[in-house]
Amino acid sequence: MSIQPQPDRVIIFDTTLRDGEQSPGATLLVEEKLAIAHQLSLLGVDVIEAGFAVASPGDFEAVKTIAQQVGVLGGPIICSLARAIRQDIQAAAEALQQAAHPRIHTFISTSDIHLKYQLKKSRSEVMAIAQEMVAYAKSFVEDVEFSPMDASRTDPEFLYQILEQVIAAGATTINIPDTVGYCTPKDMAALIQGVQENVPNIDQVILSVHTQNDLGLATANALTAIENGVRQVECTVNGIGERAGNAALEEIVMALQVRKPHFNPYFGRPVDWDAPLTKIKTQEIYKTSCLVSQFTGIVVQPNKAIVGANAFAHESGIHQDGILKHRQTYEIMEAADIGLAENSIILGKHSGRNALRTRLQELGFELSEADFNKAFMRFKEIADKKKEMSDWDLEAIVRDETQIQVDKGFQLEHVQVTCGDCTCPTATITVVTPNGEISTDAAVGTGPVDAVHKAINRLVQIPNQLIEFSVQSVTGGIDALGTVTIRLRYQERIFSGQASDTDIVVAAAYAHMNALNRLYRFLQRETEKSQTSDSAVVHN
Ligand SMILES: CC(=O)SCCNC(=O)CCNC(=O)[C@H](O)C(C)(C)COP(=O)(O)OP(=O)(O)OC[C@H]1O[C@@H](n2cnc3c(N)ncnc32)[C@H](O)[C@@H]1OP(=O)(O)O
Ligand SMILES: CC(C)C(=O)C(=O)O
Ligand SMILES: [Mg+2]
Repeated sequence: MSIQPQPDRVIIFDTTLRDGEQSPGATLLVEEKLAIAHQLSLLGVDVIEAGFAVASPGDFEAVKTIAQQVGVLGGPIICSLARAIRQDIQAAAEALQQAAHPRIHTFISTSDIHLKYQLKKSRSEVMAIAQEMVAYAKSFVEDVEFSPMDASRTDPEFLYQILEQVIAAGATTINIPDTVGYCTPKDMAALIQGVQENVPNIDQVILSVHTQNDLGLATANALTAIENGVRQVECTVNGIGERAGNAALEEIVMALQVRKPHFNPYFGRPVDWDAPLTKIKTQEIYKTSCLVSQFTGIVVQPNKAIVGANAFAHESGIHQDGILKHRQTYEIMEAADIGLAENSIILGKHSGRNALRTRLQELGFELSEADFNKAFMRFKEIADKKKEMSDWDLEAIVRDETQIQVDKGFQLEHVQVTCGDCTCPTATITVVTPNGEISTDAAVGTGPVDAVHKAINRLVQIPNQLIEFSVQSVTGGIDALGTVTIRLRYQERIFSGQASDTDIVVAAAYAHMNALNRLYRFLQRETEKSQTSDSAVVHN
């Protein structure tokens, strides 16, 4: 893939595997980097900065493997970082050898503070090194990116001079890093305009920015740079990266999508032009975010824009009421746009009647006005003391406050599992059926959780498909409590169940039972409904 200067869209340069991996504690294994690179390719990023080949044998291996397996013809550009040092550039070139579209990204500091204290070199020395090393990188690959590190604190005149020289030496992308996250959006606009107006050959290259998040301005700065003509942004999934991280890929991409009419004119397009501004398949965003979080161990904060657990969750009654009447009243994008199944209405002390009534209806409870009022009052009393009201809390309220009978369903009596490296995982389960009969059965599975699910399904005999199984540690330490969430599909409907235990296999069994009971009650109600309508037909 070759990118012509100044495309009419934004090139997404993903540096999750390089700058993102520089997040303290985020070190990734080669196989993990490869899995993320495959997912980044599916996501549709233009460039994957796969690592810093000279940094360690593992990073060299990761760049090499990604170059071979992900850097295929028509796939993303695979890039390695390299200091402006021959040995780094040689390592990068060697690791990238098998990439169909290789890029060497070389950099050197240009700010006086870095020159004086870190590099201990004069401006003219740095200028000569930069030119020489860009030309050296060019002897290996056509696609060479150059970054003047700490550009935002560099004397602008020196910055213009060095950029002109490295472009003449063969750089194809010029990346302007705000290395210490010092810029405000206004500074960023001035920096980019200065480069465009004062570097005579700047139109021969793609102009890029790399924004760090030390003041929480990384995304704002990247978007401002785009408004000022930059056509490549360097970013990471979940915004991870050195110190406070980098601009978050998902934030930039969704801002460009949701506010397309705002950004279109900066690309010379009419406001209502519909073609996307990036090549990203936004439906892959959530999956990519989860994968990166899982492998790096960096948990996404719940209120993180786009991918946080609360990004599509509504907790207050007024917002919930609006969402239930017309989604766009309180949502500027759809959960499905980023690959999430649906938004969520969280029932808690801030919820109102509309949200409670809707959830009760979803659970199959049609209450009279008087019963509903009693249930609502009880709901508010309990919600004052609890963070979130579960469906089981709601069922208990309906049971206690109204005359409606809530069938208890199946109850789990015993769970026994044998597993190990020489044993076939086997689960023996005992349940009490809704008729009060005690039944026991056993099943083998690919693992203990699979065996438990198979044994429960043999006993309950309701066809279903397990579509999600997730475990979350609720408390820390060796005696941590794990919460298991299970989602089952029955025809077009999804039923979820959750349970916590210090033993996650036991938690899985209870979660599965809870989900199955919801499915069971749903089927009961469907049967009752069809019996009622049948008898209505007979009477008529
Ligand atoms: C803003 C950024 O994100 S830049 C990228 C930062 N990422 C990393 O540093 C991760 C990978 N780094 C590493 O594994 C190591 O630092 C290595 C392998 C690159 C270098 O290790 P070492 O040779 O032991 O050097 P060390 O890290 O102690 O110091 C860096 C050296 O590189 C020099 N240097 C720093 N940047 C550059 C550059 N862009 N071009 C040339 N030299 C540079 C420094 O002046 C210092 O040189 P000195 O030892 O002569 O004083
Ligand atoms: C290597 C460069 C682009 C970098 O990560 C930075 O300046 O933050
Ligand atoms: Mg950086």
